Amino acid sequence: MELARRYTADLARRGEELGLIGPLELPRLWSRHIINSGVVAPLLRPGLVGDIGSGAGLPGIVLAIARPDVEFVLIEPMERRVLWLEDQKDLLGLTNVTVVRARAEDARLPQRLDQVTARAVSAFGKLIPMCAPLLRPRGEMVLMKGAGAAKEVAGAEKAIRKYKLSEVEVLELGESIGVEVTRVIRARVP
Ligand SMILES: C[S@@+](CC[C@H](N)C(=O)[O-])C[C@H]1O[C@@H](n2cnc3c(N)ncnc32)[C@H](O)[C@@H]1O
Repeated sequence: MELARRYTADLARRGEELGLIGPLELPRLWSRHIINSGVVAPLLRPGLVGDIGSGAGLPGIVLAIARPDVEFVLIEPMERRVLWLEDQKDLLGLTNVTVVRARAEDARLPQRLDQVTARAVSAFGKLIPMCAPLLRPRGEMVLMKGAGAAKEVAGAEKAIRKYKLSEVEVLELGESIGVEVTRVIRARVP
């Protein structure tokens, strides 16, 4: 909690100036962005998780704080955001984080990922070809989505078939602890 508070305070202090977060988001950083990312933590398993398009560090930094037993690779193409992520890694002393500057499609990772997360990066149909090649056999996508998650699944039918995804489901998280619902599309590669 202490690390999450420090990260949130720094994001509130410098996030707008660095173009990481819009001014309207500042009052609801904790309730909308940090909690929204944190509720995904129980879906992760010990192993290597890649967060595509980490941006300000959502959900990557929050998950790395919540799950010190999991290794994270934060994949982000924009230099300014990469510098911010490196800075947060050092300031928070996160030894389970590596930052890679790349687009997901071009990322050359030394190891295949067990799971991949992404938030506000692209529609499910477009995320599938970005995520699938980075995953190990039977690896899993855990993609944070808005209210249109089920529609995105329906719209991604062709890519789901092409990449032979299984166990595709929409999960609603957070209700049991009384916070705003976070939707996740979960899917497994062959
Ligand atoms: C709208 S921001 C969301 C950032 C963060 N995930 C969040 O929820 O606040 C989208 C991020 O995805 C990154 N991005 C866009 N295309 C990408 C790609 N092909 N591979 C990896 N990251 C990408 C952008 O640079 C940007 O930081």
